[in-house]
Order: sequence, then structure tokens, then C-alpha cells
Amino acid sequence: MKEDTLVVHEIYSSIQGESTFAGLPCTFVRLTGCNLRCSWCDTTQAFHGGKRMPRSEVREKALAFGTPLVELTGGEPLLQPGAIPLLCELCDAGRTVLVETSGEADVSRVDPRVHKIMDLKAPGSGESHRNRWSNLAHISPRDEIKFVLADRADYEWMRTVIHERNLAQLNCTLLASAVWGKLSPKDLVAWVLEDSLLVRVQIQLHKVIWGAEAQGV
Ligand SMILES: C[S@@+](CC[C@H](N)C(=O)[O-])C[C@H]1O[C@@H](n2cnc3c(N)ncnc32)[C@H](O)[C@@H]1O
Ligand SMILES: Nc1nc2[nH]cc(C(=O)O)c2c(=O)[nH]1
Ligand code: SF4
Ligand SMILES: [Mg+2]
Repeated sequence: MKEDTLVVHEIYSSIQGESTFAGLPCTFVRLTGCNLRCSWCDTTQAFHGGKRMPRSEVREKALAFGTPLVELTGGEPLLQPGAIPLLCELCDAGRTVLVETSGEADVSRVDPRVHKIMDLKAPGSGESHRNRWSNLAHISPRDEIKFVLADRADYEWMRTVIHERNLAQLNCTLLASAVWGKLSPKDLVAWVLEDSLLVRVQIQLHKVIWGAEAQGV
């Protein structure tokens, strides 16, 4: 069955660099392939290649790192049918499980125990038209919606989306992140304070620690 194998770019442990889990030891399972091409994507190396592995092997390799926290990312992890049962099995194994997803893929079948970290792609990504707005119906208070912003226009788009889609009613964390090297976090913080906007500004911690070019961290 096509759910029995996964094409994997890498499996490694590091410090979680994003979301409200930032700073915690975490094992990352990064799947290969993505159907979007965000202009500023920092993981283009995961678009192609990878190694096809039995799902059981992916699971056991991830669990063997021993961290209580495990994240499935990519590429776009939810493009592979095996991602859904893998997330479920990692939860069954007692781990806190995160999935980092683009917001284009359907999240309705993700196990409710999983914390979904879902991007809403702003215009600067070039992929804003791909946002699957119906995904918002599957966001619970344990999930996090992330905006990665390239400029002031993206910030204003986020502000409009938060108000017009009434995202506060979802009771989930709203993350605002600057595209690394493009938008100054200082500017982002100033705008957030000016508007008293209820978002959590985040900095990609792994890039502060190891630099923007480091891979496998
Ligand atoms: C590489 S993506 C993989 C998961 C999924 N495809 C997605 O877009 O959420 C992981 C996260 O890194 C963020 N990201 C990618 N490039 C970035 C950059 N240059 N600066 C800040 N965040 C970036 C994405 O927006 C996403 O939240
Ligand atoms: N350390 C670290 N934390 C991360 N959190 C989300 C990441 C991702 O690429 O999805 C990521 C990553 O690439 N590295
Ligand atoms: S959806 Fe994620 S992996 Fe795909 S291009 Fe955008 S940031 Fe990169
Ligand atoms: Mg990353």
C-alpha cells in the first residue's frame, strides 16, 4: 500500500527552533517533495531526491532519538499518504507530535492529538492563492497558525486576515515570523506594538544558533 512507505529527506534531532515549542529538544522527520514554491523557502534541498523507507523504519528511527517531542516537516509532509498513519503511531508511542504544514494541504485527517503548525502564506511568498481556507475549520486551541512575512504589505495582509477571518475565536496561537534576512524583526515588533496585535513574534532559533545556511539542524 502507498501508505506503507515514505520518501524521507532526513531524520535528526536538534533544538526546536520555531513555534511555542521553541527551545525544546526535538526529533525532526523531514519528508521529500513540495507542491508549492514559496519565493523565500529555506528548504529547497528537500524538494527532490530522498530515500524511500518503510513507514515502520521511519517511525523506529525517529523514536530511537528518544526526545519526547517529534516533528514531521518537509517539504510538505501532508502530501504523502503515509504521513497520516505515521503521525498517529508517533502519538500512540507517547510522544508530543507536531506537524509543520503549508496550509495548502488538507489537514482534516490529521490525528487530533497532533499539534498542527499551519502556515497561511502571505502574498510575498507568491503562493497566497493556494491557502486552503477550509482548513481553518480543523484548527483547535492546541494548534498554531503561522504567518511568515516578507514586508509591510505582508504584515497588513496578516492583520486583515486575523480580523476578517476572526482568527481570535479559534483560540489558537498566532505566530508572526519575519522572512530571514528580508524583513527586520525590529520592524515587525514595532508594527505589532503599534497595533497591539495579539500575535506571538518568533525568530528561527536554529538560525540564530547555527546560521542561516546550516542544514540538518
Ligand atoms: C520549510 S517549511 C516545511 C513545512 C511546510 N512546507 C510549510 O511551509 O509549513 C517549514 C517552515 O519554515 C518556514 N520558512 C521557510 N523559509 C523561511 C524563511 N526564509 N524565513 C522564515 N521562515 C521560513 C516556512 O514558512 C514554514 O513555516
Ligand atoms: N531546529 C529547527 N526547528 C524547526 N522547526 C521547524 C522547522 C522546519 O523546517 O519545519 C525547523 C528546522 O528546520 N530546524
Ligand atoms: S510550502 Fe514549505 S517547503 Fe514548500 S516551498 Fe513553501 S516553505 Fe518551502
Ligand atoms: Mg526549517
